[in-house]
Amino acid sequence: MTSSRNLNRFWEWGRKIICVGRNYPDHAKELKNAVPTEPVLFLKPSSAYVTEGSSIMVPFYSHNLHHEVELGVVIGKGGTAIPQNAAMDHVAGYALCLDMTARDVQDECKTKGLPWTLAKAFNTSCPVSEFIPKEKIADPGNVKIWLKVNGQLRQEGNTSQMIFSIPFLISYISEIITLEEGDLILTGTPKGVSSVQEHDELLAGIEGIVSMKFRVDRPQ
Ligand SMILES: O=C(O)/C=C/C(=O)CC(=O)C(=O)O
Ligand SMILES: [Mg+2]
Repeated sequence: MTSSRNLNRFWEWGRKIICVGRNYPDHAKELKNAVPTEPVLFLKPSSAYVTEGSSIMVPFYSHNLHHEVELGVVIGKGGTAIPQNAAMDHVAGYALCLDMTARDVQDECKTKGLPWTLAKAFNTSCPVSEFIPKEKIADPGNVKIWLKVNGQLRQEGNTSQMIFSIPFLISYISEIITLEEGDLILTGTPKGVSSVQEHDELLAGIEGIVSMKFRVDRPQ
């Protein structure tokens, strides 16, 4: 059966955003976390999406909002317990994503043993680029992602540094959470995360493929 909805606007589907944390050893180390032996997972709601032309809003309860640039994988065919060797058949394409994180709130949640929802799942916490069809990225396990704040390079990494590969993540996640068409998987961030302020301009890209620009604002 063909879908009536357009995957080019996957953010309008209201599907799950599944995030992988600590998937780059250099980022795990910069936040003084152990390098994981199993994927660390958390979720964002679809209300977290924001696309170019709209601003990233600093949550009113945070004073330390961080950028995390990440490669996003857009699911084209759903499934449960997808074997690794079939995982890439379930990918429709990609998007460059930011996992905006209220780091002060996350630190507090970690200290208190509470979930990261307030730190990771607030409105506008998931800026995304245009949809990138699968054929445009020959090897998603070897692309350079980068992010600048006000013209200054803050993050630069290669997806080859990921601890858990995209096929492994699709297989691992789908055993626990059934994947559906239109879902997005954020695959983790490389080192260099840092604070952003109201009026900052964030420019991020996948080398040779896409770039996107967002402004940071604070609710009045
Ligand atoms: O454990 C921490 O202090 C922070 C972890 C994250 O925010 C994980 C990510 O979202 C990531 O690595 O991309
Ligand atoms: Mg992240």
